[in-house]
Amino acid sequence: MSSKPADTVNVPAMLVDSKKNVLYERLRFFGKGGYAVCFKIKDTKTDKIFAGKIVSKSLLIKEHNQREKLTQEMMIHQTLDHKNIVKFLSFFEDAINIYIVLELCENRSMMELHQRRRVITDYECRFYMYQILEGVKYLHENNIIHRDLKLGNLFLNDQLNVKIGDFGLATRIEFDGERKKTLCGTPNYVAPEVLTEIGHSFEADIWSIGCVMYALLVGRPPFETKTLRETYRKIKMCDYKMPKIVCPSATEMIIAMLQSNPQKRPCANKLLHFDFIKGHHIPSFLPSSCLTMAPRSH
Ligand SMILES: COc1cc(C(=O)NC2CCN(C)CC2)ccc1Nc1cc2c(cn1)c(C)nn2-c1cc(Cl)cc(CCC(N)=O)c1
Repeated sequence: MSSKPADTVNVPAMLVDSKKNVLYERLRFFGKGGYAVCFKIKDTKTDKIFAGKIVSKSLLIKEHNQREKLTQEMMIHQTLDHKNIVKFLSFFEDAINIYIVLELCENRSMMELHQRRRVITDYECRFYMYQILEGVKYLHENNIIHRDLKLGNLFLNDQLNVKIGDFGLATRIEFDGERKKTLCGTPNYVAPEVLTEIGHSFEADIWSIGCVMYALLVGRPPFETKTLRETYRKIKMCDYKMPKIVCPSATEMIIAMLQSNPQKRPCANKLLHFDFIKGHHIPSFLPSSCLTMAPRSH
């Protein structure tokens, strides 16, 4: 068990939002992410269930810009309202922690789906990619770059609908053409222009979605190697292989997203009109058996 900061968070059995006069019961532990831990929490008046993300204040004091980063994450997330974005319900604090009340996603994230299934069918990939692109289209229309789109941040609710979460590395583009120069954090599917710090914008998210789609159809990420250094070298060289098992329309879409030159990558809206999405029926529903086995062929 890594002695990550999150291990030192202690969470009371009852959480009091004194401003809104809401009392939550802390239920089972869901997991941890960076400086936060996550528990199932229940509003004791309505019996509604949420995901409670909790950060210890003592950590925020010690780590220099952690408090600013958490504030930025909450300021960005609470303004968002879309069916493919995790709902930010509220936040409150007590003497020891900051509590964020988030939409519960019963089927965890696409990382767990990926670990269970390895490779999914084109039919399922269409269902997920459509929702991811709708969510990213909404973020970009609202001048938000997520900057850490990866399987673990794509949460799945009970209907297997995708909910983009974890805005810990997100940022707002303040003016047309603004290029962000720095990113403090280590995104998983990081774009070449972020690594070389020449300036990045919405196109960095498109690169990440290309890595997500590749991982879902190939069974592993495009630039995965044994060391981070080697992975970063392959990203900068755009050095990846497209296996033949991937169908032509999916290959076309992945190659378009994994363009080294950010200007050459299509925007989310254009990707929604690619043949892989537009040229076929997009399922409106997937049975939860898809978490463990492929649906019968369509
Ligand atoms: C029923 O809903 C969930 C269940 C579980 C779960 O069963 N985790 C098990 C707990 C037992 N251990 C042994 C294995 C993992 C995990 C997550 C659930 N839902 C769930 C978790 C959620 C969210 C929505 N919904 C959101 C939003 N943020 N987070 C969030 C936040 C953090 Cl800081 C860490 C994690 C854990 C990493 C992960 N991807 O699961 C998640």
